[in-house]
Amino acid sequence: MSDVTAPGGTASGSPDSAELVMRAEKLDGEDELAAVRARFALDDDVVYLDGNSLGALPHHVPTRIADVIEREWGRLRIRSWEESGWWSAPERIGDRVGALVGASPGQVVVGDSTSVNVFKALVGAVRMAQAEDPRRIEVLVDAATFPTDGYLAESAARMTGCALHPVAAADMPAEIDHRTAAVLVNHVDYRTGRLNDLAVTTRAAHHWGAHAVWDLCHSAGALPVELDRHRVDFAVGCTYKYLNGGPGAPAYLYIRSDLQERFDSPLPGWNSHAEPFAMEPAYRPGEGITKARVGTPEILSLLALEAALEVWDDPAVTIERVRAKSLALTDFFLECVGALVPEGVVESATPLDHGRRGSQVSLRCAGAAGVMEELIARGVVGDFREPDVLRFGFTPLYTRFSDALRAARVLAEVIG
Ligand SMILES: Cc1ncc(COP(=O)(O)O)c(C=O)c1O
Ligand SMILES: Nc1ccccc1C(=O)C[C@H](N)C(=O)O
Repeated sequence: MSDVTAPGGTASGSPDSAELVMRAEKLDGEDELAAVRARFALDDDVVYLDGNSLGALPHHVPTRIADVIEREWGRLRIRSWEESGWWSAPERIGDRVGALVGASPGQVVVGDSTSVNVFKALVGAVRMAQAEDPRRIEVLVDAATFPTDGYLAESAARMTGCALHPVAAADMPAEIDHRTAAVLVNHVDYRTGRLNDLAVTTRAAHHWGAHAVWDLCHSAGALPVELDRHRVDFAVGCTYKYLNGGPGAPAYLYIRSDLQERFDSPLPGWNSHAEPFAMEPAYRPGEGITKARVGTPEILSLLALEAALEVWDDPAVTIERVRAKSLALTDFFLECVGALVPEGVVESATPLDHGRRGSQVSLRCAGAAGVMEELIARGVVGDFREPDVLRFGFTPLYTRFSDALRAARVLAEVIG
């Protein structure tokens, strides 16, 4: 049976619009995260459902960045590498991100793009698997992957003498065998919003001595990830979506602590050297997760991210609450679409099953690109993804149930 649904149609018994308004008000009234929205720069007349592409700006970030620029850079200049904690920012902020993805300290480093970290992780994973058994000559990649991961997997496989096999994420556990060196899977599919089974796939990889590399771009900050609990080998992700780090915010790389000793970085830049300032001609890797650094960290965007993460310091903001609200929001949006949009016009590509759903709803429809243009013109900002997908991202920190209802209503106006 399919785990996706085809919303649409005012079937008898479905709630009318007035009832949906009351429900939205009630849900917003009971929302334990409602107050967090005020911390973000948002417009009241726009429904922003694109936080799964670029998260909103927390109000306090510009003040912090002004201080970094004017005082730390402008007045302290070179001293800031030590005195302002610039040099150690990748590991310090890595621990902060790690706490949000279930990683205990010392396993996450922030820096570079997700793409670069996919490369480091995948080549590192294959090298490690082949050092144990050179017959491991295959890399499996999520067949529906975000393209950058696929491109990099092809290059990483070629560089390590592996064959690359695209496999549907759901079939991955059954496809891994003794020839598999590494698997690269998206935790949440960027196009459909499907949540892939991290525990089962990772366990299957380990059964065969392969390493699992997870791309957390669409799950970090949206749902509990539990990297340590599931003994994930490597994980990467960006910080500009649900972590609200800003455009081009640096990405991160997780390497499980007991693998770090054996990690042989394909990009051993001077920042990962045991003694960077010894300026030695020969490379000697640094200790622990520092080995995963490459070159000079992106200090301005790193520190913008660090400031943005303060939103999570509020004891009311827990990943469990975020997840509960995310599911409630996407459930409510699907219900509103079902009640307001005529039957058969849109079809949900997002699983109904909570266990398989990320924090977005993807609706397929004819002429989706034009529909999204019209939605944006009417103040409902989602995005379009090829070939026919309307994506609506629900960031629980700042999205209201009334936003979900308004988005469905405007969709019905545009498409109905
Ligand atoms: C799953 C996934 N991986 C990777 C990326 C992008 O990586 P990068 O940070 O290198 O642009 C995105 C979105 O841009 C994504 O959705
Ligand atoms: N980094 C970007 C820069 C510009 C425009 C979009 C992005 C995205 O992040 C796209 C996103 N990864 C997606 O899931 O489609």
